[in-house]
Amino acid sequence: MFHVMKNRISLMSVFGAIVFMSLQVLGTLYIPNITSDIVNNGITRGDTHYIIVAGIRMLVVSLFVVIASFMNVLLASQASQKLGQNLRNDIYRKVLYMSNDEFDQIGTSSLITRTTNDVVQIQNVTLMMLRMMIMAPIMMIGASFMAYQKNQQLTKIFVFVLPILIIVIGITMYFAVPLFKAMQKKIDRLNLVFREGLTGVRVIRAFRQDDWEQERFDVANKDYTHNAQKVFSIMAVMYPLMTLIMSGTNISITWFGAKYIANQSMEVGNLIAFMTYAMQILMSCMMLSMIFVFVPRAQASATRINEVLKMKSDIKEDTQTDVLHNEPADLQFEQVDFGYQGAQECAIKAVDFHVKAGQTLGIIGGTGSGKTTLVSLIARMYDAQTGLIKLDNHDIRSLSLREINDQVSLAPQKAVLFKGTVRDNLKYGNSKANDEQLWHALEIAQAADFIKEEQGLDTLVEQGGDNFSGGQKQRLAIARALVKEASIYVFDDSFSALDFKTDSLLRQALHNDSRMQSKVMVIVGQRISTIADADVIIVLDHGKMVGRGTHQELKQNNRTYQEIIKSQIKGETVNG
Ligand SMILES: Nc1ncnc2c1ncn2[C@@H]1O[C@H](COP(=O)(O)OP(=O)(O)OP(=O)(O)O)[C@@H](O)[C@H]1O
Repeated sequence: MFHVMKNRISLMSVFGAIVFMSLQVLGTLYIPNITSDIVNNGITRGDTHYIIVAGIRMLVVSLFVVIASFMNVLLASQASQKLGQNLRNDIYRKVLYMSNDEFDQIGTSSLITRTTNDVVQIQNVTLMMLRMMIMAPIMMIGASFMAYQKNQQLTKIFVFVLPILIIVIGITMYFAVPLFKAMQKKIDRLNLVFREGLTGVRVIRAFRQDDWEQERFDVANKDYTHNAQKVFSIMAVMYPLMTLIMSGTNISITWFGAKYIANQSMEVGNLIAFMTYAMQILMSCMMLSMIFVFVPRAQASATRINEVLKMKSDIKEDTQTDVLHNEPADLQFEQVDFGYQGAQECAIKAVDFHVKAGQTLGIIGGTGSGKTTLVSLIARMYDAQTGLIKLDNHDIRSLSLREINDQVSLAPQKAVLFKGTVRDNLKYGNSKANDEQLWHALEIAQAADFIKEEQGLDTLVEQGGDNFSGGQKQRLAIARALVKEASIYVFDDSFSALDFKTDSLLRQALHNDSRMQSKVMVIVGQRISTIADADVIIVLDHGKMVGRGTHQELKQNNRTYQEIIKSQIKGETVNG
């Protein structure tokens, strides 16, 4: 757990918390001594003055304990809260730069649990450590020493009590710790089902799967609850047992102590103080047992957080990266193969093309034929296993990821919008863009009209862009991609939610725009009309590039392309 704390926890606060905690322990250990003093030298002798002076001493020490305890809590919570804040920041920063492969490995729901619940576990245990973990052993040793000072014979009771206590704590830990560790995974599962339910609520209702989904959630929920119930049942047995042991110890001390008082080998005040020290020793044991139970859970959380923080991306950057001098850049694929991790087959195979600045590449193929995979490789979200991808004649692996990000502007298949205004969303691509540039991009993307009908660039965008239709969201995502100053513009099936007319107007506007004349455009489409004007079209079938050429060439020579045309003409006839 310490590796997640390293460089993230404020050492000043930790140091301060430990100092005040030590002062608190010293004061706490001193108070029973004063009590015994009052009883032995004040009450027994009827010396009121002695009682008052000792009483004032006790009050001062108590006040000192209260202040030390307050400072300890303050500094310990400061340290743990700051640690949580730093951890959340670091995980979020890491997530922002994660490759797609890394995302696939952990999963969004688990990432959310790790950033929230797991961090809270670490925070809680840090607070606990700074409050109790160091206090308990000091208190135990100090109280044992003081108790021994008061009566050596009575300390023998602990020879019997402590082993019993250790056995009880050991048994509890044996059963509780694995259950505590399992808790985080169960929360992950619960979050996953809940998240899927939330995002897919419309689909669930449309397919009348609410009962099935409810049952799925119930199963995950019950699983988590059962686990938590089991843990707390174990704890529920442990606490009364501890109380029983404490009461037994008290009775034994009173029994033997009374005998020592009767034969005058012990003073009454010393017995009272001894009992307090005995309780302090047992309380320290209880504190330690709690720590032993909670630390493994936090340890499991720390491992999960560390998994994220230490994740090494497969996408490696060279220490010495090339710089692109020419802008705009050509795009070239040379016999590129790529397969996802763990997949038996390649998602794309032998893809080979060259598009020059100012040209448009069209990509067509059935669902699952590898279109999105291909465009992901352009932005270096994954690395090709064989072959070469070149940007302006440089292997993209020799460029910095920043340079690639700067050069490639992507409108993804699933339009993602963020909560804010239309202006905020469009400026994601270029924070320096002025309103005129934003409106120009909206015009090209055929989004200006419906935005004008609202509050223009100040129109609010709800979370996930929920206040826009699918087609409107796509047009806004296209506009955002156009606002960015890049040299390669990738539209991954971005026109699919547009009607034929809007699709055609948008492509025309793109074609006529003077800025786009010198850029490379990559248009992925399912409809022939979307890609027909492209300078180079590649046809994908089950990941394999089965054709390359212009619309006319492919129409004449390529069977797959001809079949796509035929199926679409048939579709149009049937539809209308
Ligand atoms: N993250 C992933 N992990 C493993 N396999 C994947 C992943 N993404 C896609 N695939 C697989 O790779 C193949 C190509 O998928 P891809 O998304 O590139 O197809 P596509 O042509 O864009 O499909 P569509 O038109 O339906 O969006 C499919 O068989 C798919 O199952």
